Amino acid sequence: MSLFEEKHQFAEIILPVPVPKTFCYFISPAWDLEVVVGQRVLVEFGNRKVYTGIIAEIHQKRPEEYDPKPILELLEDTPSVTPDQIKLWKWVAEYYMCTIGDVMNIALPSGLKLSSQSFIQLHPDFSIDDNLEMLTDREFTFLKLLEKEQTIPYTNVASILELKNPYKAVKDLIAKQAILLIEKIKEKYKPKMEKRIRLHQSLVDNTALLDGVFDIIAKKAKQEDALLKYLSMVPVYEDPMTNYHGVSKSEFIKENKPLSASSVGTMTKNGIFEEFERQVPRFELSIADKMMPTPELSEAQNECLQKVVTGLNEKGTCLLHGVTGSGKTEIYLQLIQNVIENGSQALFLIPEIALTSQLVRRLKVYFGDVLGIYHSKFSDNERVETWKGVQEGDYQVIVGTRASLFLPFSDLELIVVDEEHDSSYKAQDKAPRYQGRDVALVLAHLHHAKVILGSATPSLESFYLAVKKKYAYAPLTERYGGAQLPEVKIVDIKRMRKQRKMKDEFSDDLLQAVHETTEEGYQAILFQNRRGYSPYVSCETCGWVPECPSCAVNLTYHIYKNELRCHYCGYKEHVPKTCVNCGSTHLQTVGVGTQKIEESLKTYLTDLRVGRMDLDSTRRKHSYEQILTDFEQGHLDVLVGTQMITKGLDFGNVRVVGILDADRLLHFPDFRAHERAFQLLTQVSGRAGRRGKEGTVILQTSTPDETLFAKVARHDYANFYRKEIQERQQYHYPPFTRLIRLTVRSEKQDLTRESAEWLAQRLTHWIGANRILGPQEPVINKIRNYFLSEILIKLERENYDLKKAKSLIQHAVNNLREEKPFKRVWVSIDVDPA
Ligand SMILES: Nc1ncnc2c1ncn2[C@@H]1O[C@H](COP(=O)(O)OP(=O)(O)OP(=O)(O)O)[C@@H](O)[C@H]1O
Ligand SMILES: [Zn+2]
Repeated sequence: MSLFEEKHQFAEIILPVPVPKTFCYFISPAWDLEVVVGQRVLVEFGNRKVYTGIIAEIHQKRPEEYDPKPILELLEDTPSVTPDQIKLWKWVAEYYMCTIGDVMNIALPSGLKLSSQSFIQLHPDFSIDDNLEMLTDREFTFLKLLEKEQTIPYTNVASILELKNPYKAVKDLIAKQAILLIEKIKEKYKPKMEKRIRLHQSLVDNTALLDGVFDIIAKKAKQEDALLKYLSMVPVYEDPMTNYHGVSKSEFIKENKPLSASSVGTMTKNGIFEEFERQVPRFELSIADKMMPTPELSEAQNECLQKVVTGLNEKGTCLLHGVTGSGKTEIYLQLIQNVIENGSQALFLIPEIALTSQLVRRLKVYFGDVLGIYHSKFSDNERVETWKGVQEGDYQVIVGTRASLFLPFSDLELIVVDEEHDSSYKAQDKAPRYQGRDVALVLAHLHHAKVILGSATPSLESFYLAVKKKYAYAPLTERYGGAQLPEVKIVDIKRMRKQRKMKDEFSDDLLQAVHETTEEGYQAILFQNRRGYSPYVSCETCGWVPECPSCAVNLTYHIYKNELRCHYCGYKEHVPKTCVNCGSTHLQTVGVGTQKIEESLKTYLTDLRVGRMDLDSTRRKHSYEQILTDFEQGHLDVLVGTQMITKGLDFGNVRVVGILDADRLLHFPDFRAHERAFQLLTQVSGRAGRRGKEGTVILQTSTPDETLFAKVARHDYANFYRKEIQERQQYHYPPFTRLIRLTVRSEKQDLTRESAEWLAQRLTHWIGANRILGPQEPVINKIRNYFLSEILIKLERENYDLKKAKSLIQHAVNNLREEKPFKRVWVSIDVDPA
């Protein structure tokens, strides 16, 4: 063995496949100096499939068990993914118990994942003219075209040859050694280019020449006009550098009517203008020229800002607890402004909401071109655009939903998590099922950045950590501009009904309030909740609802078996014949609510213009924006909506908010039901009486004595928290424990049941019976023909080896899949389920 034996390099590659590891590939020595962690590469995986992968690590340890395949291609010089991002991916994969490929899949816009496609090219040794006699006419024409085009995608061959199935023709040509099939990679991402014009550089370098141009075109009024217009837009005489970017050609022509494209064309031909292309961001900020300085803060805001700044310095994370309409956004703006001045980056996270555009419009005015946007509703090209903008330092501020946590930040200084309590920060449908708020903390840690969690109704978790002094705490207790928090009136609809003061879903109080405020030219919002459609039982006489004895959640009514069940521990009982509370026999099942609100409101208040915003009415793209704009501009008097209208809306003219049925929120079978109810009711109420106008909230309920409603009415977060945290502790729920939910799925109900039992048994054995709840069928126990069963694992938060527990869980799941009868069973894992 030579002393100088060459060390070969290998790369660990992340591939978008559901195998929980990275894969080792061989790096051709020719690339030794070019390979970098984070680069996109092309590799073969499995049965001749080609994938885009990301280099996670470069090393010299040749695997012993197998001979690694080579990397086929380096797809870029500068890596798309930073080492910090790879660290984040690894953390997410490990914590949320999924594969790193799962993380890559959601983190990397698919425009950066290449698709391989076969192309055809002429065989380099083949001469068409020398082989005329062996070619059919059709083949001849095809090859001539190929000669001209150089390559043709295989998928286009059929139409060129006018054959349904071109396979045989292609095979024949390959046999004749006339063509080659190659794998060529198609970049999906296409930058959007814009034609621009500017003065010819020679005229800028020597302004005497430019003066001469005026003499030349003196008699051509249109051209002279164009030149003057250009110089008024681009002050070349004052600052020759301004010519470099020029102006957009189409805008130049459009804005200077009756200037014609032809005179600009002539001037370009004559060397006065020159045309060039530039890549444009897909969301050019046309209002950038209307930029404003960030608004001056009120005294209360300033005080809060100081607390935040000190808090961030001390603890790194600060909970900004500001009542609705207090102007939290303005405080964020100040802090973000500082980040921009430092030349670093800031991330402004918002929940998955329909209202991004209202906020984005507000932010653009302050931050202009350095603001980038990232949203799940974006097209893939738009995502790639933002990705590259962050990478190249064009954007210093990103406003976006949880997916923007995965952008390639290089120098992040601040993350704002606005409406931090919002449940849409948690990804639910597919792996990785990550909680954006928590990932934000990890991302911040990687960058030594600070985090602000902002809300009028903080999540129990965050408030708990603030109480424990893990987070700094900055309260803001008054609304901006002297506005008062709205007055909340609790209306007993049970009594109203008896007194015949109800019209369908509306109490007379509500109808009257809506009527009065709209008469005066103000607006109203009516909220009908979407949650809580799972049926429950309630006593008509006293409003009692059966609850689980050990879980503090309501029991859900299962219609087929006529029984009540707890969805957390599996407790069940028969539907009682009489009310346990008052003995009444009038028990009703409260089922699916109707969405008739809009219709019936129109029958009682005939002249009102009513808009509706819910999942149905907003399914079409942009329709919610239309509804919101109509409302904002006063084309609607009343907006009826579901959860969608509760988040962050800032309408100046709304005075009345009606909550049609607050009860259902409480009776959702979820240990977070009360927390969610408090948050939702407070948020909805908070839409009333902003910007100095007094507001009223009519909260309709059949259990007016429910203490939670009183707390909402008093805007009393502190007491809500006190009671709720006690219950969490008592019943061992987060933040005192960690939950992991396993969902078992198969196409047969028996199989699901058996495999869930098997899994629960093993977990009981390994982790302890007291930590395992279930298996339990969810209310919706069949989704897309798969039967579901759930196991809930409750783990202590302290003095417990979480890593070990997770590895045991993973083991149990893997073992299950290895058992023959359970081959067709799938298990999904949700860590910290929402
Ligand atoms: N310093 C300020 N100068 C001018 N206007 C302000 C200032 N602070 C707040 N406002 C205005 O007051 C209103 C409420 O502020 P904002 O929307 O930021 O409240 P918020 O705390 O985010 O409320 P919510 O939690 O209800 O969404 C907005 O219209 C905002 O423009
Ligand atoms: Zn229970």
